[in-house]
Amino acid sequence: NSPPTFPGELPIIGHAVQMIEHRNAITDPTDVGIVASACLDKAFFYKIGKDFVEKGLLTADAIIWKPHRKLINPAFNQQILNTYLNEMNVQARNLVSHLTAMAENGQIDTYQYLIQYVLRIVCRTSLGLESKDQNIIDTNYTKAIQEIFTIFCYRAFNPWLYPSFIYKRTALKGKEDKLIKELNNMINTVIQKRKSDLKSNNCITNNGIDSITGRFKPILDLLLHLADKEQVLTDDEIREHLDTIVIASYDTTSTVLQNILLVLGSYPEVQEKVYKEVQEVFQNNEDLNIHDLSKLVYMEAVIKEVLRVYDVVPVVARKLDTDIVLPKCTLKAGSTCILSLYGLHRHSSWGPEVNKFKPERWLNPATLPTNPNVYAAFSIGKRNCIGKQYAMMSLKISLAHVVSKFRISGDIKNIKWKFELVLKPTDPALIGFDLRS
Ligand code: HEM
Repeated sequence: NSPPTFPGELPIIGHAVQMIEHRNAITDPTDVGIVASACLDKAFFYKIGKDFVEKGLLTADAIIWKPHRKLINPAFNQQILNTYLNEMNVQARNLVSHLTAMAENGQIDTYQYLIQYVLRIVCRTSLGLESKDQNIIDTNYTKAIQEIFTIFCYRAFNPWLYPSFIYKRTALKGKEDKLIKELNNMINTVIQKRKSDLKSNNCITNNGIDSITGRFKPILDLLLHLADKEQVLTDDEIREHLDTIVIASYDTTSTVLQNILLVLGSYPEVQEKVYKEVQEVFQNNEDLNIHDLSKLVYMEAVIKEVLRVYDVVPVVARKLDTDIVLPKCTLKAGSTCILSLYGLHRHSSWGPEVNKFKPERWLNPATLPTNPNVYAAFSIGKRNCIGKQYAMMSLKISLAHVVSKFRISGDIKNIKWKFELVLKPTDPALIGFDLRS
């Protein structure tokens, strides 16, 4: 009746970690469903980023997370997301222009550029940054956020750095502190400026649109409104939520976008189907409107299948406060449980072609597994991804613009993967963009 333990511990270090906390790994959809809904606290290693974002949704303890998730949910409702459509179209057109210039000399490594592209969208829609702030996003902010994320990854995979009394004596902690100060200064300046703009302009929100500028209201405005009218969020909490949204979105979305481009390059027949659908939806328009998004049925199937086969978040982990009784074993209170999303995506209920990239499976619900928990690209249960619809919308708009302009080439089949909290290619993944006539 013992639960399966997480494989791959290193000699000595692995046992040292086991002495701190016992870890289990589950891949069965029923088990994962039970743990995801019964245990809302995250595992100890999520605390690695606590000096930066302790109370952000991704890492907060359940007691803080519950009321905050309820407060922030409305910022991600469809009506608000619809107001971002124009900005996403504008940025996607910019992406096409940049790719046109960059791709003249053959296949390119798009990764860094896609990160910058995704950060621009998320900085505009969540922080309200505008084109005059472009330089700050493209240089200082992108650099600092990537550096701090690299430090968190390094610490996550080097357990001897977990104890704070050791970590705070390292040069790495010194670097982390410096970056946190830099990032906090940038975001605090944005928050204070927006606060005073809102006060002096006395802006009124109408369906998420700013009454003065006619532009969408960024997530920051909703958080400031909650702080002002309902007195529920401090400036520090607002900053931590904004930082979390940026951290949770940029590496995931840019890696997924890169994976989809590589898949389209590897399966020309899939690319042609996406292209045909996009042509029908665009007609002669320059941009997509909100109704167009729901017409991109085949593209949505491709995105979902890429997220299934090429998992970007292969595992999530929870802390167990009480014993959890599963059908075949009991997980002990105090242990850590790894929920393998990668394992779910390879569960036998996907059928004999589970390992095959097959977007068509999403077009006929009868061919999909009956247990909805086997698809968990955005995790499952109450602590799932708050930005799921945002991500789907931004991916669809980006792809529609890119696919309609270019014939894409690439090869995902020979990519080797590394796990840096997000699963991504080990070496630069080259992608070609040939302008369609
Ligand atoms: C395709 C892109 C994305 C994927 C695959 C993805 C996946 C996930 C997963 C698996 C989790 C659960 C993490 C865990 O429990 O450890 C999560 C949480 C989260 N994601 Fe995403 N995400 C994506 C894009 C985004 C975007 C665009 C945003 C915001 C604009 C976002 C914001 C968040 C936040 C705030 C959480 C924490 C939610 C909570 O605990 O309440 N994500 N995401």
